[in-house]
Amino acid sequence: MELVILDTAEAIAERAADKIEALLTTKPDAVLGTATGSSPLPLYDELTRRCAAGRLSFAQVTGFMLDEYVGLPAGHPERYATFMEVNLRSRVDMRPGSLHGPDALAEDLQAACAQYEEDMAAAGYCDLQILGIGSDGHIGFNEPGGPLDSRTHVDVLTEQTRRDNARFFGGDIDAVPTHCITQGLATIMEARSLVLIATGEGKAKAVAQLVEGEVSTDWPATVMQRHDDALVLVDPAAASLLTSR
Ligand SMILES: N[C@@H]1[C@@H](O)[C@H](O)[C@@H](COP(=O)(O)O)O[C@@H]1O
Repeated sequence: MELVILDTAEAIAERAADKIEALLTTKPDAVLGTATGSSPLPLYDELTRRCAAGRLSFAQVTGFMLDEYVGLPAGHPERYATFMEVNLRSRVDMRPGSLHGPDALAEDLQAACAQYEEDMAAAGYCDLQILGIGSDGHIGFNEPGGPLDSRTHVDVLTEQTRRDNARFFGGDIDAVPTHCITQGLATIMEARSLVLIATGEGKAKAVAQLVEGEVSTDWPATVMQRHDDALVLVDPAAASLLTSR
């Protein structure tokens, strides 16, 4: 795992965008794993700029989202499908319908999970997976305690995650869904490259565990230590609890 500490969110976005640009230059029809949350937003801005400038194209890219809330109706502004459409798909030259997510509106959620895993497998999984990290160490929505070899599944959001995400729901924790569908940790680990972005003090503990802790279900992101092409991009605040800087 490679850790890079950069001064600003913009510098982090540029570094992550460089990696994606290099991938799309060699493989224009790459499979890209996308993440929601505020951490990757500067990266999506940077990718939009580079696309507008003709430096890269998503015309042949297939995307797979990490996760989706269960219980939000189609078109809800906080659905991750909406988030990805607004913040990336519609801003670049990515074809409508080429960015996939798990069907959290399905009646049979187990079948929807199996279908999503099958679709990702059929696409050869991701060439590059973008990741954020929860303050409790989750990646995707793989909450602490879940098995490290999980595949796409329904997960239950922790109180901490719902509290963290309440800011997107008018500060009302009760408005935050309790369940989600997420790629499993083993699904995420199938990606040929992982790029995780973490900024701000609120991520410092999770980043310290990710980089310096034992691999453990208590801090799901630690599974990334077993990946041979994982890049962790953090700002000084997110790096502030690392002991061996
Ligand atoms: N499911 C998403 C994660 O994929 C994301 O990494 C996390 C952090 O979000 P933020 O970047 O806004 O802190 O939020 C949600 O829980």
